[in-house]
Amino acid sequence: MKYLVTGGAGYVGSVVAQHLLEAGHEVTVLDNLSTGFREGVPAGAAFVEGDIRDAAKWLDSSYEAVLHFAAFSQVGESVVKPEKYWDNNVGGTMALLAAMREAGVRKLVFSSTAATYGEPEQVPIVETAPTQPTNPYGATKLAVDHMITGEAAAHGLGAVSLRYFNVAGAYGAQGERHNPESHLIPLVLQVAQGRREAISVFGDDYPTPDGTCIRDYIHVADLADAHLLALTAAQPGEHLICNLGNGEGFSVREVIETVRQVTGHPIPEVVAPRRGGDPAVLVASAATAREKLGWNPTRADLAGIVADAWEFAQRISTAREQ
Ligand SMILES: NC(=O)c1ccc[n+]([C@@H]2O[C@H](COP(=O)([O-])OP(=O)(O)OC[C@H]3O[C@@H](n4cnc5c(N)ncnc54)[C@H](O)[C@@H]3O)[C@@H](O)[C@H]2O)c1
Ligand SMILES: O=c1ccn([C@@H]2O[C@H](COP(=O)(O)OP(=O)(O)O[C@H]3O[C@H](CO)[C@@H](O)[C@H](O)[C@H]3O)[C@@H](O)[C@H]2O)c(=O)[nH]1
Repeated sequence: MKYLVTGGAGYVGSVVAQHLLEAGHEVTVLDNLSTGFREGVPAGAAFVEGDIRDAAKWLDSSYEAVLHFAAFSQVGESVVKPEKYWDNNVGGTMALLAAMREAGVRKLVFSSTAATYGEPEQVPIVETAPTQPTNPYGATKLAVDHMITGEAAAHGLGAVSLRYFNVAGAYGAQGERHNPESHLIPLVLQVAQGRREAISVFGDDYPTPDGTCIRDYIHVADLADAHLLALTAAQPGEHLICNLGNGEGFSVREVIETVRQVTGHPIPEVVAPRRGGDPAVLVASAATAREKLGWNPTRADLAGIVADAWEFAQRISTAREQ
């Protein structure tokens, strides 16, 4: 089968593109390199440097489906520049859906997020929980989910939105390298590498046991497995929404401690003010993904996830020095 992967020069998209290639599929990556890297595109994938707003230029009926990763995704930045997020995430996806309709491509897998729920009333979070995003990033992703529901009902699109919790780890040559980096695990690893003096803990007065935010970390390769299953599960006219997480939460301090154990580095930490838009606790119920997709994550161990991310961070920093 032939697939269009938007955002396939980024972290998650590149890992999923790699999995599609390994499963024997043909892959075209469409990415404007706004936050991605040309060298992140897996060998064997065709690459188009372009914007999803212009997807109509490249989409045609030879594509079985689109896997849509392209977006801006930094919670903190979205609070200070909401217009940037509405424009790219919502405006861009609207253009992409129109291009798919025009080209007759009737299947979509979309990268949604735990940030659509906001501060949960109950954890683990189920897909029927209230959606009250606490930041513009989550609001744009929720708006796209609604847009997709309408597209499925009105025009027969078969769609799956995967609401990722906190993605981490690496797979082969592909890993996390946002620039600038804002995610916790890669930043703590930069401290371990001596590229940063200390990690800032954004708030230690949350209503959690150690006062720091709790998140559900999921290995990027487990996430990739879910995308391939979603391509099979998508049914014309239906929009399925599935959380993807391990159902176990780790506080910011527990993550830092795990990085100390994996890397053997002391990792100094400093308490900093809360970051705008951060919910205290995000932990998934992935029961729907297990039931409807047949998904079975196998890499839930946080130390293993951190070890894979560490190996990747060491490899790219060696490459950077050469
Ligand atoms: N990383 C996480 O923890 C996480 C969690 C939940 C959801 N998500 C979602 O998963 C997706 C991928 O996240 P990531 O961490 O890989 O981010 P990333 O920034 O590494 O990748 C996004 C890619 O999309 C490209 N892009 C952005 N706007 C584009 C446009 N208009 N046209 C073409 N290309 C464009 C960027 O250049 C980049 O390569 C995003 O949609 C994000 O919202 C990520
Ligand atoms: O230097 C840092 C960086 C982060 N944090 C905290 O660490 C936690 C995790 O932060 P981060 O790694 O930035 O991830 P999130 O803000 O939880 O967002 C990620 O996970 C969400 C789903 O849970 C996705 O929607 C987003 O796209 C993805 O970036 C949060 O409490 C942050 O406040 C720190 O304390 N110090």
